[in-house]
Amino acid sequence: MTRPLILVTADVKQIDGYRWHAAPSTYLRAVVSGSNGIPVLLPSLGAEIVLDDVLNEVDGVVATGSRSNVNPELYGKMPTEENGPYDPDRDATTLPLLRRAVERGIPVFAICRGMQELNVAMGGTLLTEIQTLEGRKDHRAPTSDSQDERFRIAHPIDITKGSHLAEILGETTVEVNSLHRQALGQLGPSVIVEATAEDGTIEAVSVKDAPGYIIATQWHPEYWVHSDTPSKRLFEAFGEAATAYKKNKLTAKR
Ligand SMILES: N[C@@H](CCC(=O)NCCCC(=O)O)C(=O)O
Repeated sequence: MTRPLILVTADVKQIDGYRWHAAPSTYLRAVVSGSNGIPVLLPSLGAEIVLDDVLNEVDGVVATGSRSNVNPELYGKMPTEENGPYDPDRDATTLPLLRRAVERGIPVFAICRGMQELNVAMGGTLLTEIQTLEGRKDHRAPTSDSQDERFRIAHPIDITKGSHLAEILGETTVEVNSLHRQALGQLGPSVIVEATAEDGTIEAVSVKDAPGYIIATQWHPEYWVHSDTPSKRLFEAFGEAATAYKKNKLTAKR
């Protein structure tokens, strides 16, 4: 059996006078070496893409992080200049994608903005500029030109007892990096908490009674996949789920 095909979501960026659909290499390489998968980028072309046609061909979805924020109109709030930048083409692609992947039982690994998209796709809301909220810590990246410094391990998280994450990592607490100014607010009706930070910020979620593997993290395991055991284990577990999904699909076709 060939390796599982993993759909990776893309930002839309203006570079050199062109509109690019792009994802950081760290996610693509983590899929290859951490999940033993073949990454394929999904351009953020919204309704121009027939999602089911694409999802028929893949065995997993990675929803990447991004500095842009999900447009608040998508969860009943007003967009503002300060809340941006937004990426409307990405929103128009990833929210329906995640909803449909969850429904179809396709394994999903959603990271940072990806986790925020998952919650909004499932009917939840987001909090913004959480460092200004009473009792919350600053979860933003340190200001630095060094990516290693920006992605440095920043704080511990508590993993919910009996959760999928507890089963995957075999730990009750791990240390994670932190590069976000938004966080999950009200959870979508089927979204459940898998881990929290000391200040109550939701750090990982899954979807209750989902037919497939779903893990979403507010932190970035892709960055330290080669050197940090929990990061490595998360990509391995996702790869195992995608491989099992592919195997079942092939068996059902026979
Ligand atoms: N914009 C959201 C999403 C956070 C996220 O995905 N961060 C990745 C940023 C990577 C970088 O800064 O290089 C938020 O801020 O909460």
